[in-house]
Amino acid sequence: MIYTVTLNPSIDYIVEVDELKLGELNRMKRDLKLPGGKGINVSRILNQLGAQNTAIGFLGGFTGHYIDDKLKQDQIATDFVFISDDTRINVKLKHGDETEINGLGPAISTEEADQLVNKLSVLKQGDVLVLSGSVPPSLGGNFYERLIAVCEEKGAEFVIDTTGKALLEALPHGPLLVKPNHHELSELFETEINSREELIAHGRKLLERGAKHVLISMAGDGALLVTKDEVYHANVPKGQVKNSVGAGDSMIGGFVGTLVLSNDALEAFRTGVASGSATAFSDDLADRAKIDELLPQVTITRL
Ligand SMILES: Nc1ncnc2c1ncn2[C@@H]1O[C@H](COP(=O)(O)OP(=O)(O)OP(=O)(O)O)[C@@H](O)[C@H]1O
Ligand SMILES: O=P(O)(O)OC[C@@]1(O)O[C@H](CO)[C@@H](O)[C@@H]1O
Repeated sequence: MIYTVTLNPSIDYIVEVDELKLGELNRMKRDLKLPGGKGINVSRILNQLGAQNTAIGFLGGFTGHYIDDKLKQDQIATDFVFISDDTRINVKLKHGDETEINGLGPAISTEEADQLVNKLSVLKQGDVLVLSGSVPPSLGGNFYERLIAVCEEKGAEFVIDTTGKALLEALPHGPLLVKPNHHELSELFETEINSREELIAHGRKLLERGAKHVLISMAGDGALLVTKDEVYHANVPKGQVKNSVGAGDSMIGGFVGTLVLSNDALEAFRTGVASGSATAFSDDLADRAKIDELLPQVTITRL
């Protein structure tokens, strides 16, 4: 079973204007509300791929109920801790470019935090826990470490999609997958990365520190999969980009879901890329039909 953890879910409020005039009244051309947060996005893609999963994390208030209802409508299994503060609303402003304004996240009490940790007591060998996205400040900086400790105790695998110190600290615990984009990789090692060779060298460093698979995404410029034996490159399909929000989460969902279903890392890589691009070419996250349409356009090359 796959569990996704979203400590800081959001309603993604997508607002489109023709032109953004700061300091003036702008009228929306279109708007859309989506259940969001990185782990929830991973669950939505897993669901499209038929990979059984449960979305867990914290939800609260009217915004939290909205998300829970939407996920249930899509037959996604959920087991959230309901908190007394409201889940955040993140604004995604499309004005030719994409500008995002993400909320900090709700207040979460010690009791509420403990309830989430207790939910992980169901984990067992063979399960995969996907830890994705920001940690609400009220939870403190090392909350992911607590969840990783439960995974280790139960013999479950974990995937972590975060940045900076939290990612570096997770590596010695052997994540099944990490997926920095090329900018995040430079920031992580506080260095400029200017070539594919340098990307691979830094990807290898993540492996040396403990990661089992390293995916390096480069938006429209392809992706790399670095494993202990080999390095692979994937092209990305061509298409009209409508939305990049959730492309990275879709890639993780495609990879993890396929790896769990088939145990084939290359097929997982191919599906991850197709899922990321299918989201980039959709208004909402990708659906199965779009992923299937793009799969034949992804070619994997061993480097
Ligand atoms: N312009 C694009 N054209 C085709 N595919 C894309 C494009 N942008 C993103 N993708 C797809 O989505 C995957 C992840 O994209 P990206 O490298 O932007 O990840 P990210 O930075 O984690 O994404 P996010 O915007 O969700 O934070 C890519 O590997 C690719 O498959
Ligand atoms: O604030 P975080 O947790 O870092 O990111 C949250 C978020 O931007 O990530 C998803 C896209 O990846 C969106 O659904 C959501 O709004």
